Order: sequence, then structure tokens, then C-alpha cells
Amino acid sequence: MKDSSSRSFRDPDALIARAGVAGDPNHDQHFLVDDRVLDRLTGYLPTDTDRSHLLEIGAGTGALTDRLLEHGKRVTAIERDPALVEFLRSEFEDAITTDRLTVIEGDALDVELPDVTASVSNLPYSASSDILFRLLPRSIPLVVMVQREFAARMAADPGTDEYGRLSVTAGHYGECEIVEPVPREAFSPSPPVESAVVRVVPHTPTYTVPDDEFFLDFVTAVFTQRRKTVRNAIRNTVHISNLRDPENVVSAIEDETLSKRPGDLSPSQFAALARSAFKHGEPKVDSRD
Ligand SMILES: C[S@@+](CC[C@H](N)C(=O)[O-])C[C@H]1O[C@@H](n2cnc3c(N)ncnc32)[C@H](O)[C@@H]1O
Repeated sequence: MKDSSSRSFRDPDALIARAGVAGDPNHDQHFLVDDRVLDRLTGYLPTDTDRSHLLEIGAGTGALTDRLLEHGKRVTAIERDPALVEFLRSEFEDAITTDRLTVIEGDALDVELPDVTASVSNLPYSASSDILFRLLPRSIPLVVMVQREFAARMAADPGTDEYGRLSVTAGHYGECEIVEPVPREAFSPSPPVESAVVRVVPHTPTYTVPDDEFFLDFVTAVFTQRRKTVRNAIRNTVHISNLRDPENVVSAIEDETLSKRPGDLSPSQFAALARSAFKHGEPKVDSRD
């Protein structure tokens, strides 16, 4: 690991030119071309982060990969586009030869993820949620560029418009914080939406849940009815929560909680509800995928 000032990094526009690509928005290809943003990304990792093996999802033309190689001992980069993979393998031949960089060609939702210690990624926005839910259970620090509205939902507090399923489920795994808003002009081609960088510092929640998968399904279920009371949300969503006996759950929970809206419950209140639902609702745990 060297001081980031010890060498200059590859110019993002020159990388795009050498790769001979324009970036296809239909395939989530918006390359980060603002050097200042690129330079700041790795700095958002918590200072005590183990940087022995960094993961980048959606490496594109390698502008961020170049920075990760400076800050991490080893880097694994996943990229779905075969033409970009070919370019990355030639552009970073030296780092690959010395085993500092591995480029995996494939879909980040399918490929086997290596045992990494942290991830810094400018995520493909259409798959942000699914990719994050592959990474979050690994309990490693994450720095991710996502759509700004998605970032706001990740970091939202109870009682706000943005607070929802994503806030509770992402917050279950880590402390989510927006560390930098990023304008469209920082990318080529510019995306139609604004972006933001979110840092996720893994934590052990202050509450317990009966079973992670049941908790996530239960929260997802209840939030599909966010304008209803918790009572009705539990009753109406058994096809998602897999509760066999929602009436027994409802009768075990105090009225004050049942008459609230899902968006007003804190994560620990959700956990208490999920514990009760798991105990009294006879969830079909074995039938889940
Ligand atoms: C927003 S661009 C980021 C590129 C580069 N890291 C940068 O910051 O300039 C996202 C990249 O992810 C790739 N990609 C899209 N969907 C993917 C998927 N499901 N798995 C892996 N890579 C994907 C795209 O081809 C594109 O190169």
C-alpha cells in the first residue's frame, strides 16, 4: 500500500479512448471520469479496514481499478462485458501477471465471489439492490456509488419518506451513511439520475432476529403495505412472509404497535415484531428457497 500521491493514475478519458468504447447506458455503462471523485472513493473506507483483498464490481475501463491497486494488496474486479474484460486484461497485464489483480468475466449476481476484505464499486444501477444483498451478509466495509434516491433510502431514518424496506434490511447488516453526492457530469455518458456514494460499516445489530432470512422476508412483506397499519400489513402479506397463522401473531402483539404504520417502526421494533411473528405465526421456514 502506497501513499496515493506517490504515482499518478491513469486518465479516465484516456482509458475510455484506449478501450474504444462509448459506454452503453442500456448495460449500466456510465464510466466515472471525474478524477477528484475517483481519488476520494478509497478514502471513504474506514481507516482500520483490512485492505488485503479489495473487490470491485463492474470494473468498466478500469479507472477505479487503477486506484484500488494503489490502496489494496490484491484486487478482484468483476465485469460482465466481454469487450471490457479483454481491455482490462491487456491494460492491467502487469498487475495480473504479478497476481495483484484478478479480472473475473461474468455477472456479479451469478459468479462465485472471492473471500474479499472490502469492496469499493461504482455499481451497475439496475442491479444495485441484488448486488448489495450479496455483499451485505459478508460483513465487510463497502463503499458504493449508487443512484442518489437509492442512497437516501439506504441511509434513511424511521418516520421519513425515504425510510423503508431497504433502510431496515441494509441497516441490519451495517451503518449506512451518504458520504458524497455525485452529479451526473462526473460520468461518461451522463446517467439520467444523480448519484451518491454510500459507506456501509458492518455491525452487529443491537437487537436479535429469529432468522435473518425470515426477518428480511417479514420486513419486505410488511413494507409492501406501507400505508396500512401494521395489523393489516401482517394479515395481508402472508404470501411473502410465509406465516401460516397471522391472526395468532396479531393477537400476540400490543395494540399500540399494531396501529402504527410500518414506516414509523424502528429496526429494533421490526425485530421485536419478527420475533413475535416467528414464535406465534408458524412460518413455513422449510419451504423457502
Ligand atoms: C457504472 S459502470 C462503472 C464502471 C467503472 N467502474 C467506473 O467507475 O468507471 C458499471 C459497470 O458494470 C458493468 N456491469 C453491468 N452489469 C453488471 C453485472 N450484472 N455484473 C458485472 N458487471 C456489470 C458494466 O458493463 C459497467 O462496466
